[in-house]
Amino acid sequence: MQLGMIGLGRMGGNIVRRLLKDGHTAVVYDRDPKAVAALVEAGATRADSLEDLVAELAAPRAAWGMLPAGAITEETVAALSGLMQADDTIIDGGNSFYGDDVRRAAELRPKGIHYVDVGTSGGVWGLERGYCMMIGGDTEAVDRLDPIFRTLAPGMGEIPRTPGREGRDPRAELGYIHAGPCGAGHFVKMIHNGIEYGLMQAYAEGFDILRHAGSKDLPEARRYDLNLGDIAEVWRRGSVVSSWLLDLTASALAGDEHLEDYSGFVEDSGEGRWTINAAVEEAVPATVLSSALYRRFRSREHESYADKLLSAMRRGFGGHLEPKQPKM
Ligand SMILES: NC(=O)c1ccc[n+]([C@@H]2O[C@H](COP(=O)([O-])OP(=O)(O)OC[C@H]3O[C@@H](n4cnc5c(N)ncnc54)[C@H](O)[C@@H]3O)[C@@H](O)[C@H]2O)c1
Ligand SMILES: O=C(O)[C@H](O)[C@@H](O)[C@H](O)[C@H](O)COP(=O)(O)O
Repeated sequence: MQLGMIGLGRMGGNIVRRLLKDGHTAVVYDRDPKAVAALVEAGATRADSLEDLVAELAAPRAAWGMLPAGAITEETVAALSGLMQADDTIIDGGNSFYGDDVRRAAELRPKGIHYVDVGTSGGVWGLERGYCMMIGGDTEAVDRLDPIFRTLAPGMGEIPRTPGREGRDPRAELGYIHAGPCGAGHFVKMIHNGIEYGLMQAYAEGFDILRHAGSKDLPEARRYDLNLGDIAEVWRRGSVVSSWLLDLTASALAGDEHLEDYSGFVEDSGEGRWTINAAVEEAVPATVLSSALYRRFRSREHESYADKLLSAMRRGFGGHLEPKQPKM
C-alpha cells in the first residue's frame, strides 16, 4: 500500500523503513532535506513540500504525520486539509493530545476527509521490534489502512497467547487495536505514557534505595555494598518485576552503574500531565502517576523554593538549622 509520511525523525524515518522492507511504497517529506535524502536512498519517493507530497499520492490518499505534537502538527494538519480531497485520510501518529484529534476530525468531516489518530509506542526500537499502535477513527478509514498497521505492528512473536481470548479481535494479539472513534487512540496512548512514568519512577526509586544500602548512617551489620547491575540482570530472569523498562535499566547499569552521562534532569512531553487531568476529570485517584509526574518537575530544580521554605519554617518553630555541609 502507498503512504505519505511527513516527519522523518527517529520515529517517522524508521516507520517508513519498516514499510518499505515489507513491500509498501512511501512518499516522504521533512523540512530537513537530509532526512528526505536518507529515505529516498532507502527506496522512498521524495517530496519537497506538502503540496508535492499530496500530488505524488494516488487517491484515496493516506498521509501520516510523525511530527512534534502541538503547533507543528496542528499547522501540518491544517495545510493538508486544504490540499487533500474527500475520502483521503490524514493520520497523526505523534503524541498529540486526544482533545485535538476530536476537534480536527470534526473540522475535516464536512470536507469528507478522514482523520485517524495513532498512539504509537516502541521508540527507536520499532524498526526491529515493531510498533504497538492504539488507533482512533472511523472504521472505514481504519480498516483501509490495515495493511500498513499489520506491517508496522510487532505481530504475535514469541509472546504466549492469553488463555480465554479465543474469538476476540485478533488485532490486539498482533500489536494494534482500533480503540474507538477519533481521539480514542491517543487517549489510550496517553494513559500508557502515564503508566510509563509510574513504572519508571518505581524502578528509579527502588534502585536508589539499593544504592544507598551501604550508607554510613546505617548500623554496620546492616550495610550492603550491592551490585546494582547484577540485581537488574537477575530480576530480568523470572522475577515478578521483569519488563522492557527493566531490560533498559539493566543495559544502562551494565554500561555505567554510576550513570555519569546523565544529570538527572527529566523532561516530559505533556502526556503525564494530560493523564492526571483525565484522572481529575473522572475523579479517579491516580496517586502513583501524579507523584511520578511531580518527581519529574522536582528533578529540574537544583534548589527548590518549597524545600527552602520547609527549612525556614523548621528554623522558625524549632530553631533547627540546615547542616553547613549537607550530605547529598
Ligand atoms: N521518540 C520516541 O520514542 C517516540 C515514541 C512514540 C511517539 N513519539 C512521538 O512521535 C513524534 C515524532 O517523534 P520523533 O522522536 O520522531 O521526533 P524527531 O524530533 O526525531 O523527528 C521529528 C521530525 O520532524 C521534522 N519536522 C519538524 N517540523 C517539521 C515541519 N513543519 N514539516 C516537516 N517536517 C518537520 C524534523 O525535521 C524531524 O525530522 C512526536 O510527536 C513524538 O512525541 C516519539
Ligand atoms: O511508548 C513510547 O514509545 C514512549 O512513551 C514514547 O511515546 C516516548 O518516548 C515519549 O515521547 C516520552 O515521553 P516523555 O517525554 O513524556 O517522557
